[in-house]
Amino acid sequence: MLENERKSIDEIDRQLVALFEKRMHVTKKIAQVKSENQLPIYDAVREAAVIDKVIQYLTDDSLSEELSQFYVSLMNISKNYQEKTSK
Ligand SMILES: C=C(O[C@@H]1C=C(C(=O)O)C=C[C@H]1O)C(=O)O
Repeated sequence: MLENERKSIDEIDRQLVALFEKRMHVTKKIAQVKSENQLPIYDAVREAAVIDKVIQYLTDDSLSEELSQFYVSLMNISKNYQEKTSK
């Protein structure tokens, strides 16, 4: 019944995981540069700019609230990972 949709989700998840890994690895590099330059991990201005930008990438504007929530969570995970990997 849901086989085709679940297959689509599985393939999308495979791509998301690859992109998540890539993004987190860049985050780790950024944490190293910040640590070397005594900069704080949290950058509120950058986070607001990221959300503004990704919302513009949407083709379905009805998803802007959900995308914004997704990015707030993603950037929280990213900051926690930066804290963890820059110790
Ligand atoms: C990755 C960074 O560090 C933090 C995490 C961000 C993110 O995950 O996009 C953005 C801003 C910072 O709060 C950065 O400064 O670019």
